[in-house]
Amino acid sequence: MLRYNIGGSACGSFSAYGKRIYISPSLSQDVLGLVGGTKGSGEGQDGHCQSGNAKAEHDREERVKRRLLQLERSHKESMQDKDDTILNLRELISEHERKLFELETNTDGNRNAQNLPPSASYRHPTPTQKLLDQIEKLQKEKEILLLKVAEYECTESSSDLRLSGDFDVTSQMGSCTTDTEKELMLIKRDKHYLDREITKLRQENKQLREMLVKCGFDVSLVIPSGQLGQDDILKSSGEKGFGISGSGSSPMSQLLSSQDMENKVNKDQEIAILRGKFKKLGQNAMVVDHDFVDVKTAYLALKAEVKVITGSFGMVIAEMQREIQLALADINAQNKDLVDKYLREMKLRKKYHNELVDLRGNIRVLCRVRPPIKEDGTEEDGIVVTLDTNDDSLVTINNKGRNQFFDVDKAFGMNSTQSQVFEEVSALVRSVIDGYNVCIFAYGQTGSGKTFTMEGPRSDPGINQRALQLLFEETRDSEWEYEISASVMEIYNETLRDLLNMDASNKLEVRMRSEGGLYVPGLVTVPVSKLDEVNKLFETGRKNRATASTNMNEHSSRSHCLLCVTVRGQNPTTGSKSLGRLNLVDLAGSERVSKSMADGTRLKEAQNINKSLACLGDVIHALRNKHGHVPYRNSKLTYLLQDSLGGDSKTLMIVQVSPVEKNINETVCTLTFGQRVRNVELGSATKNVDLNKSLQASLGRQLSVKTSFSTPSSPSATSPLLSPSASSPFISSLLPHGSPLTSSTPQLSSRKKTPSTLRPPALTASSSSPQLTGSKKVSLPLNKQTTSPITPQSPTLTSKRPGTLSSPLTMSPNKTNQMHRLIRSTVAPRNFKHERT
Ligand SMILES: Nc1ncnc2c1ncn2[C@@H]1O[C@H](COP(=O)(O)OP(=O)(O)OP(=O)(O)O)[C@@H](O)[C@H]1O
Repeated sequence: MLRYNIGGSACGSFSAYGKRIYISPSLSQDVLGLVGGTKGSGEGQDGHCQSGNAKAEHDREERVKRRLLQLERSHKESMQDKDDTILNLRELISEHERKLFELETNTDGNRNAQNLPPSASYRHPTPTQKLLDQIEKLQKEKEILLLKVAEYECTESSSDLRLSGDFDVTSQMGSCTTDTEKELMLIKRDKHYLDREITKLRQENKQLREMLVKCGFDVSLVIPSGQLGQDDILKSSGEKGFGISGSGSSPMSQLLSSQDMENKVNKDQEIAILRGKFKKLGQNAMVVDHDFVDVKTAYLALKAEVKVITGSFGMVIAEMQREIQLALADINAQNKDLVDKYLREMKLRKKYHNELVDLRGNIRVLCRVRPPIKEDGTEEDGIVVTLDTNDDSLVTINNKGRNQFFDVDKAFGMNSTQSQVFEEVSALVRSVIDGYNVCIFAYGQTGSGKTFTMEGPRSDPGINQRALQLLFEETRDSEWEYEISASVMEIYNETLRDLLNMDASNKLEVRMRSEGGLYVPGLVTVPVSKLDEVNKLFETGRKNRATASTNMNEHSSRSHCLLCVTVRGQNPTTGSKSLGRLNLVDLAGSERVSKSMADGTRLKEAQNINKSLACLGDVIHALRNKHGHVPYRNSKLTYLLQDSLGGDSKTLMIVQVSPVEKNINETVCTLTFGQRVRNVELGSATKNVDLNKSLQASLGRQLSVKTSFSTPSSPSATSPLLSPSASSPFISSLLPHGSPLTSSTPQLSSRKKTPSTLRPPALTASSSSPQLTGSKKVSLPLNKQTTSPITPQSPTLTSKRPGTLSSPLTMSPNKTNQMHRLIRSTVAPRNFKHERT
């Protein structure tokens, strides 16, 4: 049988001599196409070649198929013939036996006399019996052989099935080789099998001949002399001596000889067929061998091609990688450029924002995230507050998987140092020397690091000590003469206490002067000129401050602490004076009583702290929404901070937050409060500088020339601001006795609650002036007694604050410039800066 599907998907197969040989599709394609064609010689040509080869191959296979079918048929026939022959032989032999018996009976009369049954003679193994036994044995062997052939066919077909399948080019080639090798092996096995068959048949034949010889047949009659060996003839003539050899003239021998002849012819035919088969198989094996070599060559060529392609792919890939790297480098450079531009823009934006903050008088808000502490527990991955590395004004809180963003003016991370934080506020501190009022306060939940940032440990001091040190350094070598003094107080359970004088009888009260301004009678104010004195002062304050250990903080501040620093300057040459005040406030931390488990005294403290912080929130809310009434008086804290929160002050708040998840609610509240505070507009702060009279007169004269003034009304007229001017009894109480700036000194502008008509005329450079943008307004209060043409009735230059009554101030640019140059050269202290921080 031959089954071959050219170009089809089924695997080709042919069966030879009862065994099926499969050719895998890949092999069939390779044998019929690839081997015959030249790879890469073009589709059409290749296809044509392949189809030509396939046709030839097909024809050849068809021929093989036909021949094999013939072979198979003839084999079957020969087997059938063989069986028939054996049957005939048996019959012949039994006939012969019978005749032999009869002959024996005739010859031996005793046998009849003894009346022995003929079968008795069969009891003894006679040669005929042996012959029959052998024939039977051969028959059995043949059956076993046929069974084995059938088994073999089964194994063949299952292994063929395994061989079918699709592979890639390389594996196809590999499988082609394997298939071809397998086929070759099968063919060889077939050949071997056929060889054995032929040998067996020969043996059978020989045995049959021997049997015939033994039975007394003339072998030469049935076997051509050419095929009969000399031994056979000798044997046949020598054995038994039946004497039927020779001419075979007896009728039985004639009958046998015709049958034998027929058998012999059949056998010969069979052998010839088998020989033909064998030859054909040999030829097939050669063809397959040849094909195998071709396939192997093609396979090797393809392998080499694949290698070349892989190599060229490698080169292409390397080239592409290089190009990608170049593109990436290009993109990175562009990105860097963009990031640089972005950072530049951010800087610029910040600068403009700061200017806007100055113009609006917004409270600036910084944020500091403290590192985790032991009170936070051991939550390793509980850090929820992160900062943006590219934008230092963004705080992100991961609130249960959702990010919340908060804008601040600048954020400091967990690793920020005290000096980095101070660096950010140092410009503000410096402006105190220029006569500004500055308030820096730390806000946040208990244990969030307020005291650390404001006070700090002795080894790494915070803003308080660094601010005083900076003031000392900045004022030391100035042409101006400065006096710096400090007082420290706390608000504990809504009671104001002097931390430098803990005399129980010394009860402090905040008082309001009739003309406006707050003061604290009896508060100790200590002049300081060097760091040692400051440290002593802080030590006393620290010792006297109310602290206690709570669940949230081992050394929790139970009070709001205020360090008030006053800087008074005087220019000995011009007689000009300045007064700046720096309020450094370490607020007590808000706390959830449920968390801090406070009770008794601690509970009372917590309630008072929370109440005053709530009042602070109300004040911020009112200021932010520009309410007519701001509830400063609801707590001692807001009453004292009135000046800083709603007055003529540069105010900065540091919101302190804990980084860990367990404090997330407090952190969100703190940052939300910080955002609200950030939106409060206080208006531009003004300097408190007092020019001497002659200078005022000179300035007045210059300004009077062809100048018409507008009078910006001041919010101070309606706002109960606490001015740090010497006119404020509160401030005067901070000053050492006999200070040139006494409460009776009307030179420093007290713009609070003073009707504009009664207010001493103040000279204010408009912020619209090109030289003085942002907070470059200078308030120059003039003495009432001055002969300046700027009288109370005349238009007054004063701080331009939102909501003030104003009349347009017009001044020729030249005059304005002249005036500002004059102000800067004569009035401005050494550190006068046009930019705020
Ligand atoms: N930036 C920081 N670096 C190192 N440790 C810090 C930092 N900030 C705070 N801490 C530590 O955290 C703890 C709590 O800080 P601190 O006492 O300043 O908090 P607080 O906000 O003032 O608390 P309270 O309101 O209860 O007084 C202290 O042990 C302090 O040393």
